This record gives sequence, structure tokens and C-alpha cells, in this order.
Amino acid sequence: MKPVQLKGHSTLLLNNGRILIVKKDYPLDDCIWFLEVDTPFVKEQKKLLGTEVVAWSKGVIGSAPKPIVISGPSGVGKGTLINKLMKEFPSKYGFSVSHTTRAPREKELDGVHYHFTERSLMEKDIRDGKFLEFASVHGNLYGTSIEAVEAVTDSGKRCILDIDVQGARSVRASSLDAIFIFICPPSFEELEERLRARATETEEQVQKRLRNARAELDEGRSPGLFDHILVNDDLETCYETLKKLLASDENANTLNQPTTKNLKVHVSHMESRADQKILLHCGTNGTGVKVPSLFMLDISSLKGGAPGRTRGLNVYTVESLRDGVNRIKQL
Ligand SMILES: Nc1ncnc2c1ncn2[C@@H]1O[C@H](COP(=O)(O)OP(=O)(O)OP(=O)(O)O)[C@@H](O)[C@H]1O
Ligand SMILES: Nc1nc2c(ncn2[C@@H]2O[C@H](COP(=O)(O)O)[C@@H](O)[C@H]2O)c(=O)[nH]1
Repeated sequence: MKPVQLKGHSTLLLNNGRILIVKKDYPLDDCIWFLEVDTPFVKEQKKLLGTEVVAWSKGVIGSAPKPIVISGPSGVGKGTLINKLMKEFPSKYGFSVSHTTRAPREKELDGVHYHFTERSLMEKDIRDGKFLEFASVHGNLYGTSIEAVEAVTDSGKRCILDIDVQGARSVRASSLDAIFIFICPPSFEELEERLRARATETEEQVQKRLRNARAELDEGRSPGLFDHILVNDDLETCYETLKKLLASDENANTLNQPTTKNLKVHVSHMESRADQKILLHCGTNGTGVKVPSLFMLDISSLKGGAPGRTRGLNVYTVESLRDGVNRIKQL
């Protein structure tokens, strides 16, 4: 994504390889952008493409709810558990629709269960940096596009990723701050039974998935990769444990819902302050509604960045009470 070109940007070189750009006469929700000139992502792209690279990233106020990565061997019940969550809490959780080169199963819909795609197209999109992670799984290519995660996050829901262990490892290494959950079967025999009873794979594919399951079960237990391991023996019991775990994670990370959605202030210029606090001077918004004319932007805890959005911006209103005394309130 690129910001619309216009005259009158205010810019500020930050010490983390980015330039902060505030667009003049734009609403608060759409005026803060970062031009990355020397971040790890840009460095990697430079190497990959053998040319000079810069990357745009839109700044988002407040932190998004942490995505949930659910992993485990094929047939363990990840999809079943995720479907239950989405059915019970449709406005709270959203599914990250992956891309895959495997053929659709009966009843699977393009754009709902997966984005079914050609290998060459997917490989090009991977080269173009559109994927957060990708892996070759059971002979096909699977991957999570940045767009898939952002579409869910931008809708205000908590994003759920159903990905294999290699994918989970890549997400762990990325800038995405997520919670990682590994689902185990009660036994290998039970896993085999579930996979066969689902009857979606040929015998040859079942054998391949079972062979891969052994390695995934070992990897899943490797230290530092997953935050939680759940055994899906009785479905209802496992589902209740999953819900409890997510609820306690949500409480621990009190969701920071930005209240700026409808705030139509128009930033006219900015002024830098030490310790990563920047003052945004705003004009009237043309609606006749009174809004503060001075905001403070705190960029000390930025997260993410190109090729996705830059989150963790904190914005405060600054109200002058009398000479030299201001009241500061977080939005
Ligand atoms: N706790 C459970 N007890 C018995 N059967 C279960 C349980 N959980 C899921 N199943 C069944 O096991 C089969 C596999 O489940 P599911 O498709 O959800 O697995 P999955 O982990 O998403 O597999 P894949 O990785 O291949 O997509 C389904 O037929 C499902 O109904
Ligand atoms: N690394 C990724 N793995 C993914 C993704 N989407 C799904 N998967 C995993 O693939 C297997 C097989 O899925 P199936 O639908 O063919 O049964 C399963 O373990 C999924 O978790 C992805 O985007 N990235």
C-alpha cells in the first residue's frame, strides 16, 4: 500500500530506519505513514531483488488483538475446534484464509476455506513479498498472505491461523506478535482413525499425512515454539480448555480498541519532541464538531511494519489548561 501523493507532507527521520510521514489535511486514521528505508524487511528485499528498495507501511493507532496460531498434525481436529469458535463468537474471531495449490475438496469454497491457486502464481506472490509465511505441506504449497491476516485484523476481529508447524515457526520468527497453540491427538492410532473417517484423502495421501504427523508431533513439543499444548481427546473438553485459555490471554492483554475510528481531525503539521513524542497540530474538520487542535503521537512502542502495517501508535489529546499546564488524555 502507498499513501496518496500530495504536497504538504510533514516528515521526520526516525532512528529505526524509517521516515515518519504525516499527510496534511487527512483524518487522523489515515494520515500516519512510515517509509521504511533501512528496516530488516527492506534489507532482506534488497538482497532478494538486488536493487534499492523502500517500503510503505500504514500506521495504525492502538494495538491489534494478538492473532492465534493453531497448529497440529493433519486430522487432529484443528479445523473442527476453529469452526466451533467461529460459530460461537462470530464477531470476535475471524479466520485467516490461506492460499494453497492443493485441489479443493467437495464442499470447499474458494475464498472461504482457502484461496485455491496455481503454483506459479503463488510462487510469484511469495517472491513479491505478499506472504507472511508459506510451506510445502504433504506435497502442496500452503501460505498465509499478509492481506489475509490484515483483512481480519482490520475488521476488528481476532485473527485465527490454521497452519502447519513449519508455518508456525516462520510466524514465530516474524514481526507478528501471536499466541501459538499446538493440538495433539490422544494417540497416534486415534489420529489415524480420524483421518480415515474424514474420508477426504486417498490412501496414499493418508499414508503421507501420517508419516508427516510423526515429525510434526516431535517438532510441536520442541521448546520455545508453542505457548500451549492441548490434547484433543474429548472434543467438548478440549474446546472448553481452548476457550478458557483464549479468555485468560485476552484478559492479560487488555484489548486496546482504538477510539479514533470516527475522529475526523485534519493534521496540518507536526513538530518533533525528544523521547519519541510528536505533536500533531490539527485544523478544523469541516463538520462543525469541536475536536482538540493538538494531539501527541507516541511512537516509542511500534510493532510490525512493512510489508504489513505499523501498529502500536499511541495518540493523546493535549488540552491547554493555562500557561504551561496541559491535560493529556489517551485516545
Ligand atoms: N475430539 C475429537 N474426537 C473425535 N473426532 C474428532 C475430534 N476432533 C475432530 N474430530 C474429527 O476428526 C476429523 C479431522 O478433524 P479436522 O478436519 O478438524 O482436522 P484438522 O486438524 O483440521 O485436519 P487438517 O490439518 O488435515 O485440515 C474430522 O472428521 C472431525 O470431525
Ligand atoms: N504453513 C501453512 N500451513 C497451512 C496453511 N493452511 C493450512 N495449512 C496446513 O496444511 C495442512 C493440511 O491442510 P488440509 O486443508 O490440506 O488438510 C494442515 O496441517 C494445515 O494446518 C498455511 O497457510 N500455511
